[in-house]
Amino acid sequence: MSVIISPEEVAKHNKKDDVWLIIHGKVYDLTEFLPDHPGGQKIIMKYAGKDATKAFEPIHPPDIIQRFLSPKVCMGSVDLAKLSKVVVEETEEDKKVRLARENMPRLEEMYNSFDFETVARSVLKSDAWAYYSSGSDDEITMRENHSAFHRIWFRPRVMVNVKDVDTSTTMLGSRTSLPIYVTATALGKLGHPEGEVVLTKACKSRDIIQMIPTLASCSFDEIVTAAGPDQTQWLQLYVNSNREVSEKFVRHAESRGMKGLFITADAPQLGHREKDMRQKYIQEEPDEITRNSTAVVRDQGAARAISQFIDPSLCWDDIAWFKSITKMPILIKGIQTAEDAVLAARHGCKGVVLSNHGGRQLDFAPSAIEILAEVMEALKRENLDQGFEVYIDGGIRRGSDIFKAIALGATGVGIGRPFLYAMSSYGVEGVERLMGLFQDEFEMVMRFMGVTKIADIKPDMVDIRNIKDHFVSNPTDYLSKLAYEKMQPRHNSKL
Ligand SMILES: Cc1cc2c(cc1C)[n+](S(=O)(=O)[O-])c1c(=O)[nH]c(=O)nc-1n2C[C@H](O)[C@H](O)[C@H](O)COP(=O)(O)O
Repeated sequence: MSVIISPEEVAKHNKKDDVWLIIHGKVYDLTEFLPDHPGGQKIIMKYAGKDATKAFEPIHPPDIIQRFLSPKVCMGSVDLAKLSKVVVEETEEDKKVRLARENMPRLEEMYNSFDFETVARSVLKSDAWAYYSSGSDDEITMRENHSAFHRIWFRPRVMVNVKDVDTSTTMLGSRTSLPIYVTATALGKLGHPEGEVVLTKACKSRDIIQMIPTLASCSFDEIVTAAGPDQTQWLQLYVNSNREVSEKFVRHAESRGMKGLFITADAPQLGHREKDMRQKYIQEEPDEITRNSTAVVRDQGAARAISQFIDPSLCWDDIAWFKSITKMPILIKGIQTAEDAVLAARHGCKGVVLSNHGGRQLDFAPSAIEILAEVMEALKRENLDQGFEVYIDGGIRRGSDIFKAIALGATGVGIGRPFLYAMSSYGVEGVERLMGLFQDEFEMVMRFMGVTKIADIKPDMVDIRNIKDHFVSNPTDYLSKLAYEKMQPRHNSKL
């Protein structure tokens, strides 16, 4: 029976040399851990002697304390009856977010993915918005991901009976209603208290495939358990430097019915996402940054803080080992050249995701849609295209974007931020509505293009002669400009 501790007793331990926190009803002595906390000391001291559950949940997988700290840090359980009476004052930001939520548009007024982005920007706390919306460095690739689609024009055919259009398809042998999937995006609870389970529920009702992220806020089992009996889910894997941890996770994922293993290859470390990093500095006192800068890398945002485990030594030789520990089809996520797509096929992978991680990794990496045609040509040249599935993600915001990708040879497309924004603003209903909008837009484009089923969508339906002309002036993308925002540093430094 664990010791019951009153909130008053916990409140006494609020010094740097004696710091206790309450998380999920448990009391933890984090005095020793304080200087090594990747997220810095200030955030822990902000909640010293108090209940830190609300701040802890979105950033940390639920079992992270048990996985990384000694059981000795747990002093017992807090007296919940007394805890509920502790009044937590509303901060300025809490008030701003609450008012934005109370005044946000009705769900029916959301007509496209950018509408959700605009609402999410107003209702998300600044650390969540920074984390979701940031790209790396100058965010050129992040913007290029969507604007590259503007350099592809349609060649519509008419006088075709398009009364009945079928948007369904098969991805890795699983039927699905639309050639899209919800791609892996970490830390779902930054945007919604239920986290990735919200996406699971919407995927279930709309018959869309979900890729479960390694860095989910919800536990893997929570997400899988929330799925329906025949709902298709895939696992996105960040390979752990401790390969036993990865092996255990992969075997468990297979036993829970995952239908695909997507190994992320474009993140040997997480990118330089300055909006996210600024959030970190805001929480740090300058002296702590200088004093401890050697102990823990300080210029990191949320994701970087919890992604130190990612193995930068991952290489093609590892594919044989992965094939020895699982029967799941293996795909490499984050392929950015035709040469690497050919290597993935040669190493026995089932497919690839052409992706630059939503522009969050290497700035000036090409957009996936731009390299798709050359990848398909290279695979065909080497006779490696049969039974090898190529997906793309990055900047897909319209049904027309989905059509262009399918026309150039993609089996399906991954969509990230739009579903995060829909989840953060309107929960399950929001994600379901956005899935419905993508379905309607895609179906409409099929009709206008004179095709009634996915198999009939061909490369000669698009004109990609300008695809490489990066500096051709794109039509101004007012919708995304409305949603896009350069994060203003909130502190008064001369940044
Ligand atoms: C927006 C976003 C993307 C992340 C993502 C988190 C966010 C908030 N995270 S990250 O923290 O490590 O960068 C992941 C991740 O866990 N694993 C991964 O493979 N890709 C991650 N991605 C990349 C994602 O899977 C897609 O490649 C990208 O989102 C597609 O671009 P759009 O957002 O424009 O659709």
